[in-house]
Amino acid sequence: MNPDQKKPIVYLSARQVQGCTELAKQLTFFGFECRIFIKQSALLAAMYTEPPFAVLFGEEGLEGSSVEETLLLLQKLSRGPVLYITSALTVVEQIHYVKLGVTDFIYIPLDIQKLIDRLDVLLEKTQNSPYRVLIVDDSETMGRASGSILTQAEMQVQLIKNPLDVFVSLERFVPDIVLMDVYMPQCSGDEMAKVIRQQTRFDSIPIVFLSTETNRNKQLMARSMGGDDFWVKNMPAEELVASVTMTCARYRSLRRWMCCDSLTTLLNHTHIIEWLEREVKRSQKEALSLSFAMVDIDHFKKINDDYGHAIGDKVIKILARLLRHSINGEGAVGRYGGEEFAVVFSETSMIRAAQKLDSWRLRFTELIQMSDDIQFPVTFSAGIADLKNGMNAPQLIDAADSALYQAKHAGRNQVGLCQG
Ligand SMILES: Nc1nc2c(ncn2[C@@H]2O[C@H](COP(=O)(O)OP(=O)(O)OP(=O)(O)O)[C@@H](O)[C@H]2O)c(=O)[nH]1
Repeated sequence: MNPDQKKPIVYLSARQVQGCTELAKQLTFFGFECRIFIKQSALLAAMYTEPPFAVLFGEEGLEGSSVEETLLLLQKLSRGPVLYITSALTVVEQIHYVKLGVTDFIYIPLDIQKLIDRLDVLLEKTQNSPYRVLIVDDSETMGRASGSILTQAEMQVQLIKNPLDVFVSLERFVPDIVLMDVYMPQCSGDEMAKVIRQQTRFDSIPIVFLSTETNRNKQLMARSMGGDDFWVKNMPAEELVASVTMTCARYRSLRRWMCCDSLTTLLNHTHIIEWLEREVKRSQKEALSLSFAMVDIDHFKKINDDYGHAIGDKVIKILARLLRHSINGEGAVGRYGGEEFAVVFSETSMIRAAQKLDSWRLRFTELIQMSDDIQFPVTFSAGIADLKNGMNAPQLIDAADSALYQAKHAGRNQVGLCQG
């Protein structure tokens, strides 16, 4: 999440504040902003002035109105999902509520993690950033023609005329797709594709040739050099938009699988280390502070032993989500392995990083962890180190790991700072 990005607002509507406040507190911990409504009039007025991302609606309805009446009004006013918190319902009852505009059913007893997961899925659908298209074409007219079609389809487009500038754009613009002309004076598109494909970090960016070339053999030759497809230039606008959209969506989804851990959707071990290595280089070049933390759930083996592996997984997911939302775009979080996480604090001193991490630690202790109806506490320990002159990424990881070891040794549920 970008630091300027506003927190998604969730409205909680119920007949009584009790019960809502704890749910609101839990949702707040997970990065949502909550407003509680008891009266229908207040809820409906707020829908006009500050439309929420989602509405959570309790089965007992609101003061001064029936459930059906409020749902019908919400259906007219709400642009986002309406989640109905309810006891078990028959299929006929579910259809009744779906007709009234309910988009999701959340069953009592409330499983907060399931609710958060559901909200995350719904949120992701609304937050997909526009596709980024890099067009490489020596003809400004041709490049602009494709660019304007894609811009009108709300994509972000960068046009470069000289293929030799492509690496700067790959680094800075970070495109979802490269549309490459074939015949250019500086080098051909297929030659450039071959050079790009030498660098594995750009492997997941599709390169598509846009050309008037119709000779199948020449097309195949170009693709064998590292291009992913060959599209004809001047194809109808709607076909270009559809082709780019489908290709970008597919590669985004593949990239997620390649870079992210499947349980937590955080960066996986390889990619968080790659991120750290990039940040170490940048911080040294630009003389910036950089801190790195290792975070490890305390006595996790006992959680697995007492409540089962599935509950252990759930605790890992809860901490993952808390870390992801807390870093708030000011660094990166990855799953280092098992119940261990790595946090990169960009442009942050060790003291500032430790303050942040300690506040996350306190928040984590307040989250309700549940197995069936049993609530149990979970804590984590962390170790932080900062980048010193001449240090490399493995040395920074070792320093944070030693600080984590100290924190565990000193009694756990604390943040240890690297000494020296
Ligand atoms: N549920 C679940 N358990 C995992 C996963 N990965 C690793 N574990 C378990 O995590 C436990 C880690 O235990 P230990 O390394 O002994 O540490 P601990 O019990 O957390 O104790 P301290 O770190 O010393 O506080 C092991 O029992 C692993 O089997 C996972 O993805 N899911």
